Amino acid sequence: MYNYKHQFETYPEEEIAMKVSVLGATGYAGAELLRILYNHPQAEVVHITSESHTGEKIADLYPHLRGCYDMVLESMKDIEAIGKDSDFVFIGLPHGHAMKVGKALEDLPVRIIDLGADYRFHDTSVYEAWYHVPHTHPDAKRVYGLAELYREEIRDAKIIGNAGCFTTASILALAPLARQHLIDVNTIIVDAKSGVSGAGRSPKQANHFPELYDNFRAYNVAHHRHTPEIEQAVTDLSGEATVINFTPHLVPMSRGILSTCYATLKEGVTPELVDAAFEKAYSKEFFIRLLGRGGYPSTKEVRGSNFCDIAWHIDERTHRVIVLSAIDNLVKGAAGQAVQNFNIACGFDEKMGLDFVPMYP
Ligand SMILES: NC(=O)C1=CN([C@@H]2O[C@H](COP(=O)(O)OP(=O)(O)OC[C@H]3O[C@@H](n4cnc5c(N)ncnc54)[C@H](OP(=O)(O)O)[C@@H]3O)[C@@H](O)[C@H]2O)C=CC1
Ligand SMILES: CC(=O)N[C@@H](CCC(=O)OP(=O)(O)O)C(=O)O
Repeated sequence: MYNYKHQFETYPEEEIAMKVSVLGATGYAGAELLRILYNHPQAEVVHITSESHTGEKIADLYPHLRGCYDMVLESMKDIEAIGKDSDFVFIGLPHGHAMKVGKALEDLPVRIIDLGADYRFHDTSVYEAWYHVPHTHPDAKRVYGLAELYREEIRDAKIIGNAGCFTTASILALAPLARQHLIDVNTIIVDAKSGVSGAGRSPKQANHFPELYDNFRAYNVAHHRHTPEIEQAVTDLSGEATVINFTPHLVPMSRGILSTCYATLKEGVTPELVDAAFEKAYSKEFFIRLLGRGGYPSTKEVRGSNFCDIAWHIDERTHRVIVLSAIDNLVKGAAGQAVQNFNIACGFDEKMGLDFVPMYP
């Protein structure tokens, strides 16, 4: 297994601290992890897996990785061997698979960062109700992997359930208001739009170019699986049981999420109190860029980066706050956040391997 990274003097092998493996490296999230990990000075990718493309080179499936990775995809059938060989295993598999991996690796010192939903819920009965599969590892020691809000818990976690893409954008938008009790949490409406890479690499009719391009539609209204994830975080932050409306939309672009979140302000809450809540929550957060009251974040301004851009507006007629947040679904919404969590869990600088400027235009 030869990782091209080691041919460069700046990354001598003996200085690389953590051996990492990527399960589901042929997915969009897995491939994005490889892109980011390539520039991470303390991570060496030792195993990459695929069941459909075992034995093939990752760069043949993702030519943008040519010259960066010469690695061959392995099966994850011998997951224990992969676990023994790794300090961290990143999982980019469809939901339902990570819990089997987590169980199999339970007694090994390896730590797990799952990009899917299996380890995101405090209460696995919520997972079972929304994902319609039994949870086979309900007693796992796990934490919710939204770095800015659960940093302390992430530091020592064995299993990190990386936050979802719509949820990252939406929870970061709502968190300062929920934590400071400035909004009635049961009036929250989240209206979010995603680029199509959020649906993964497998072709589907709705994502076929003639049906997607020049089109714009909502889906899974009132029953999208990210609804309980947002509710869980808002409940954690506000201390109040929360039920929300969440409506996702598919937009004909490859990457990016824009989440528009509405909530009624509590009586007496002024625009200045809202401004202060965002400043207090995020002024020291490198990956959160506050555009301030009246700002307009856009997906292109965060594309390819781990930034979450946030702005808010107050409608004085309705006494509602409208928060806008933009992320790249594959970076802050998946692989970038996973590496941010990895950095926290390793005690590295949180920006390590992630300190890059968005691609523009
Ligand atoms: N795309 C996104 O924006 C985001 C994705 N995620 C999460 O990341 C995970 C991966 O998503 P994404 O990369 O988009 O999905 P893709 O559909 O692009 O990739 C899925 C990956 O899972 C593997 N896989 C599929 N079915 C099986 C199976 N039965 N057994 C073993 N491996 C399987 C595929 O490998 P192969 O077919 O080669 O064997 C492939 O590597 C999901 O849990 C998703 O929810 C999270 C946040 C954002
Ligand atoms: C555009 C699109 O289809 N998006 C996916 C969400 C992205 C994803 O993979 O889900 P997680 O973030 O929970 O892992 C969906 O709506 O199901």
